[in-house]
Amino acid sequence: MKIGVIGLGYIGLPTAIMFASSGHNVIGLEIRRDVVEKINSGRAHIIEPEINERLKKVIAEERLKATTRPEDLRGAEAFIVCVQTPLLDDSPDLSYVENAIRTIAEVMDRGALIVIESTVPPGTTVRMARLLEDLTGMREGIDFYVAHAPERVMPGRIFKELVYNSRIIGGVSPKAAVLAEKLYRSFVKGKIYLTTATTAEMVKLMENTFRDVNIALANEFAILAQQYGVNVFEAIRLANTHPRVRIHMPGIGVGGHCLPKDPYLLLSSAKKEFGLIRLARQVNENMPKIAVNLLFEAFERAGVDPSRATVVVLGLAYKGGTDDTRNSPALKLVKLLETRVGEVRTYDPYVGGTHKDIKDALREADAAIIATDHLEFKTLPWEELGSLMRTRILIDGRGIIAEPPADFIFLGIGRGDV
Ligand SMILES: NC(=O)C1=CN([C@@H]2O[C@H](COP(=O)(O)OP(=O)(O)OC[C@H]3O[C@@H](n4cnc5c(N)ncnc54)[C@H](O)[C@@H]3O)[C@@H](O)[C@H]2O)C=CC1
Ligand SMILES: CC(=O)N[C@@H]1[C@@H](OP(=O)(O)OP(=O)(O)OC[C@H]2O[C@@H](n3ccc(=O)[nH]c3=O)[C@H](O)[C@@H]2O)O[C@H](C(=O)O)[C@@H](O)[C@@H]1O
Repeated sequence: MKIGVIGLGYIGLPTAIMFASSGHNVIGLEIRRDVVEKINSGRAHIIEPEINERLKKVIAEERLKATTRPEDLRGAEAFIVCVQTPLLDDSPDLSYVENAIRTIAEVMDRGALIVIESTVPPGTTVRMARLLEDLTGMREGIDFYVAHAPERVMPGRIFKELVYNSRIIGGVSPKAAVLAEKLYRSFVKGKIYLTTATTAEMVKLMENTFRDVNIALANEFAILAQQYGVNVFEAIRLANTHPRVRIHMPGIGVGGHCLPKDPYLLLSSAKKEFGLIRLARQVNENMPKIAVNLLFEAFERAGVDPSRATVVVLGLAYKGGTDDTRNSPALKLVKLLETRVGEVRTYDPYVGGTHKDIKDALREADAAIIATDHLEFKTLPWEELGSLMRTRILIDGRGIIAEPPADFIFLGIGRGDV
């Protein structure tokens, strides 16, 4: 089949690669020219295990071609929409999805299947089908087919999860779901469950909201553990030995493109709600402040004047192993610190624009705060690094330091035991 993938970001590029490597001819439409050029030269613009080898192969075999020209999509039998769905002033910004749909309306033929993979508020896929009907004069379920196939992959494991995760596929018409199932069977080995488009939208948003609310609960436990003199990580490990308890991990906050906005997408058109989901968001959004409070407690203990202090934030990415800084709590932390301490430095081995060498970053510094759980941060030689620092303060915002390093003032989110 000729397949058009619209939006070649963290989701669209791996998806385009998977369709291409399972034998389809894929045209990837992307508005960013720099991204298109990089992809066509066989290099990915994002960090993800296996992506460069896989991309090189499908580009060399001429199975995938990126383009900025919508007309290159003509003749496609299926279109997969993978554009971003951010918040704008706390409301879902669906303009990217709508623009993609308008582009498809200009180039699609009768019989085409349009799949929205982007995470969208309930009702959006049906609305987009109606928009396509208005723009083309054709009818969904008769002349073309629209489905929602929400993406569930976890960055860092995308190529495995694309194949082995189960998928929910919701059709605007029942036939749309069946056609989309057949298409995804090109590479999906997990189960595929068919439902309506609006149910599929709600399922996706419920999954991420479940995670966000559970992380908020863990964060609240962390704050309580600090007051009770308990190590929350040990307490969680023990509580999770119960057969029906699965507490999440507390930390400096919840970032990424999805978890911080998907609960709001779920609530965006709701007439009634209980407020639990919003409260969980507030708890998670407040976590960088909790880390700053710990830092100031350490300053007081060490007799350091905050206005003269140099603080190093270790990690800018929203979680370990990625270069993605969207909605990262580390960025929020940096912003908070910039107004309250003398100098803020950053070090992240995955993110450009930060210090290249951790030793340079820590030289003459008064404190380090771990904001991202990069693997590299779990085994840092603190004895050696401490000797470069002016004051040895270490704040663990990610619960990755089990044993506080010697001669440091060590505090951590949820570490009431230190
Ligand atoms: N990043 C993730 O881990 C996951 C994301 N999702 C959902 O998938 C969707 C995409 O997310 P990401 O891939 O992270 O976003 P992204 O921002 O990395 O990628 C979107 C791409 O679409 C391009 N684009 C926007 N409008 C376009 C248009 N009209 N024509 C052509 N290209 C266009 C953008 O330039 C960008 O490169 C979102 O709805 C997100 O919620 C779902 C599961 C996981
Ligand atoms: C329900 C679920 O597990 N959703 C996944 C999630 O992926 P995402 O990369 O956002 O991963 P995440 O591990 O939940 O991390 C989000 C944020 O939450 C933080 N985090 C995560 C788990 C935890 O116990 N504690 C915690 O503080 C992370 O540090 C990070 O800042 O959201 C993805 C998405 O929709 O974009 C989705 O495809 C993934 O399957």
